[in-house]
Amino acid sequence: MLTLCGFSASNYYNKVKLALLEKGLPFTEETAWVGETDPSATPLGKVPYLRTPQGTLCESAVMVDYIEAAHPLPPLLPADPFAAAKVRELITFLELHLELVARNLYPQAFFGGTVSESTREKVGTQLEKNIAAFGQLAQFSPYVAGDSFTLADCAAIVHLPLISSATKIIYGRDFLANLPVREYLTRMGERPHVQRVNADRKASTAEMLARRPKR
Ligand SMILES: N[C@@H](CCC(=O)N[C@@H](CS)C(=O)NCC(=O)O)C(=O)O
Repeated sequence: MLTLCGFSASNYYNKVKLALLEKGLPFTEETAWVGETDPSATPLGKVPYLRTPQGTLCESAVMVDYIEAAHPLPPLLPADPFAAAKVRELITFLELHLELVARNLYPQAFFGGTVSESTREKVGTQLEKNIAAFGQLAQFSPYVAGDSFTLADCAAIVHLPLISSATKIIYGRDFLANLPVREYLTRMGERPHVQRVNADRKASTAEMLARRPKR
């Protein structure tokens, strides 16, 4: 049995959770808030991490690769090596060039902190450029990598809403507005497993905010 550790407010946790749900794999969830993680499983203290019968794994990209290799059906990666690489390209692009850059805005956008003017400017410039480039790779037809649901959707469904919200809050404008992201997310939101992940995310976010010390 697999155990997914972390919490359902985390986008990286939800990427792996959605992959497990879409695979139809049995798994349990173990709540581990930041600061309360198992250091032997996640040396940087990040979530998610995965307990498998053979040991633990950290890094969500590694986890979904392991899940795909250990449980190939139903596939969440194309069989063709090039098509599979294109799916991984989208995920890497989304995480390295969009989510990790937008993450610099989260302290102010979501957690009541502040972001310096120079960070605001630098991140805005980078996101403009990187989102335009992402638009050249993403298909949204109807799935982000083309005609089938893949691991790239597990990533896009959890990361894109955060990038939209953060840019709306910080710059007063959704930087993803020129891409068909809203329609895509509405379409994906019809999937029962996406609905489950979103419902769990809302409950976990409320719990996470309630746990924060009052400012
Ligand atoms: N590259 C990591 C990123 C995971 C990550 O950044 N998780 C956040 C929660 S969404 C976290 O644990 N943040 C706490 C920290 O970085 O100390 C992965 O793909 O698993």
